[in-house]
Amino acid sequence: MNARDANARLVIAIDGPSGSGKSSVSKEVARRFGLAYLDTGAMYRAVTWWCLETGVDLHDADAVVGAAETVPLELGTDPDEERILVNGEDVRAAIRGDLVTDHVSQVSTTVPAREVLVRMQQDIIRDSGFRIVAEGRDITTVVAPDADVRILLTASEAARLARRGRQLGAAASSNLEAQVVGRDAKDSTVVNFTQAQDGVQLLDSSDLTMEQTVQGVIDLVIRATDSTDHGAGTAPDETGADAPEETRQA
Ligand SMILES: Nc1ncnc2c1ncn2[C@@H]1O[C@H](COP(=O)(O)OP(=O)(O)OP(=O)(O)O)[C@@H](O)[C@H]1O
Ligand SMILES: Nc1ccn([C@H]2C[C@H](O)[C@@H](COP(=O)(O)O)O2)c(=O)n1
Repeated sequence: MNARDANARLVIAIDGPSGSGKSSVSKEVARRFGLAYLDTGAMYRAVTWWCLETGVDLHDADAVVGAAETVPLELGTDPDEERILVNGEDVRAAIRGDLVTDHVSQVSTTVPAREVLVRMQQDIIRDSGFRIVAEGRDITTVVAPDADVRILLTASEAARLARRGRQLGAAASSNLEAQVVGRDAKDSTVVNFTQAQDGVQLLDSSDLTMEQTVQGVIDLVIRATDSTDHGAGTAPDETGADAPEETRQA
C-alpha cells in the first residue's frame, strides 16, 4: 500500500487525551491526504446534547442507550466543512458549550451506549471507502484496531491546559482544569487512551508546533504504508508538501 495512491484504502486512527490536538491535527492530515475526517467526540457530545434537550436522565443507562440508538444525528466527514445536525438543528456551537462538556462523560462512560456509537463509527468508516482519519479515545483499540496507521497523540497536562485556555480565550470556563483533566480521568475508567497499545505509535506533541505535529503524523503514515519511502516524510498532494523536504515551508 502507498499513502499517495488516491484509490487505496487508508484508515488513520488517532487517539489521545483532551487538548492533545487530535481534532486540529487529524483534520489537516485528512486534507493533505484527501481523506474523510471523523470526529467521534462530536458524536458523544451530540448524544449528550440530545439527552439534555429531550429531558433524558443521564443517570438512567437504558434511557441513555435509547437516546444513542435513536438520536437524529447527521454528521459530515468533510475536513473543510464541519456539519453536525441533530433533529435538523445545527449544534456545532452548543455541543462545545460548558453544559455539554460538563455532562458528556455521563454518556461516554455508559458502556452499552458506547457500543451503539462504536457501531455507527464503524459504519461511517466503511461508508468512506476506508479512506478516513478517525479520532477519539478508542479508535486505535476498539473502533478500528485494524487501521492502517494507529497513533496515540499525547501532550503534557500543562501543554494541554495552556492550549485549551488559548483556544477558548475569554470564553474559557473557570472550571477549565476539571473540563480537561477531570473529564479525562472519568473517561479513562472505560477506555485506555493514556498508554499506547501494541502496534500503536506514540507521538508526544508537548514541544511541537501544530505544523511539526502534522508532519510527525504524515511521517508515521508514510513509514507505515510505503516501505520504499522511509524517512522521506513528505506529504502527498500539490500543496507543496510533496516537494523535497528542504524546499518546503516550515
Ligand atoms: N502541537 C500543537 N502546538 C500548539 N497548539 C496546538 C498543537 N496541537 C493543537 N494545538 C491547539 O490546541 C487546541 C486544542 O486542540 P484540539 O481541539 O485539536 O484538541 P483535541 O485533542 O481534539 O481536544 P478534545 O479531545 O478535547 O476535543 C487548538 O486550539 C489547537 O490549535
Ligand atoms: N472515541 C471517543 C471519543 C470521545 N469520547 C468522549 C471523551 C470526551 O469526554 C467526550 C468528548 O470528546 P472530545 O470532543 O472532547 O474529543 O467524548 C470517548 O469516550 N470516546
